[in-house]
Amino acid sequence: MTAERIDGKSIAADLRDKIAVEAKKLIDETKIVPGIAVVIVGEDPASKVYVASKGKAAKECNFHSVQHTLPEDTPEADLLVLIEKLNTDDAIHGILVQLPLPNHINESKVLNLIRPDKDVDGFHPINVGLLTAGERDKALVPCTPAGSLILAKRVLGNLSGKNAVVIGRSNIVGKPMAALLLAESCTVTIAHSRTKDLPEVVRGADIVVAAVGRPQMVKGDWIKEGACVIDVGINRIDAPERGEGKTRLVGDVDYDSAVERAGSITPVPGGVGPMTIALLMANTLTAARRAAGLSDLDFAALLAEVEAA
Ligand SMILES: Nc1nc(=O)c2c([nH]1)NC[C@@H]1CN(c3ccc(C(=O)N[C@@H](CCC(=O)O)C(=O)O)cc3)C=[N+]21
Repeated sequence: MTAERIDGKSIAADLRDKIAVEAKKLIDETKIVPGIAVVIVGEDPASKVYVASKGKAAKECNFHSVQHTLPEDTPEADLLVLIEKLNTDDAIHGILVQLPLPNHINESKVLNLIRPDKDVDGFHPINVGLLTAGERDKALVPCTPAGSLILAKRVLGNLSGKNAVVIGRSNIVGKPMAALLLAESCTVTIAHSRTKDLPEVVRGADIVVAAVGRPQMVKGDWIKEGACVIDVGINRIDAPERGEGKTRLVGDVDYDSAVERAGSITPVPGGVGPMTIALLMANTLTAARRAAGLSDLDFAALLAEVEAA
């Protein structure tokens, strides 16, 4: 079997279009402009690329967007002061602090200070608690898992009763992904570095979500025939075949072997990554609408409209 390639890049573009239309309506009807603040500490070149694409997406979506770039040696206290300022800034509905932070800054101290209703990353304990307690409708849900779920549901429809294996137990992807799949009534396994016989565990999965951060670790012969494979990994590896000093992006899945077995698979780049950014815009619009006392939009349903058109 050769897998269907799930085109996250184009689905994310459709979603951004829908968000732009909805943001325009919100602005016309309430004068509220969805606003997002992205905070980056230090000069990590890879981080800069993500931050730039977030800014571009915000502009496309008709949002107000500000970026705070602080030097690597910024004292923790200064960062906390900035967050408190953004917390009370009425023009800002979403706050994203780019991770990882430099070592001298306590990450959870920073994330826990972000007002939960502005926490568009969904990392605050209140949002984590709402999601795991089955109240995802009241939460802001982490962008990468939320985007990954939209992709899986697009291909498979109802996920109820499916065996899902999430590889990786991070707070950012693995754990919230498992919570979302459980809420969809999947039978969920969270695998990690201590899991015994990972290939055999993965062979039982109708849905595989790979989020370990190890380039091309998941091999084709681990994949059950026809499974849906969601590759969250974004790893830059050397690509001498492209010339001296060149690199390329690969996922946590060995795409070339997995594509021969899977029913559907996300590529890297062009899969989950662009969805992460689109869902960040979706969360920001949600936060702005809630601030205005409006109900949440169903982004999956908005996307289905694109398909029907
Ligand atoms: N608080 C916080 N929230 C984040 O969401 C967050 C973060 N910190 N720290 C860094 C990671 C990384 N991340 C990416 C998002 C999109 C792409 C993306 O769109 N990638 C393109 C390729 C981009 C390229 O070509 O370099 C793709 O996969 O097609 C990549 C990486 C969000 N992160």
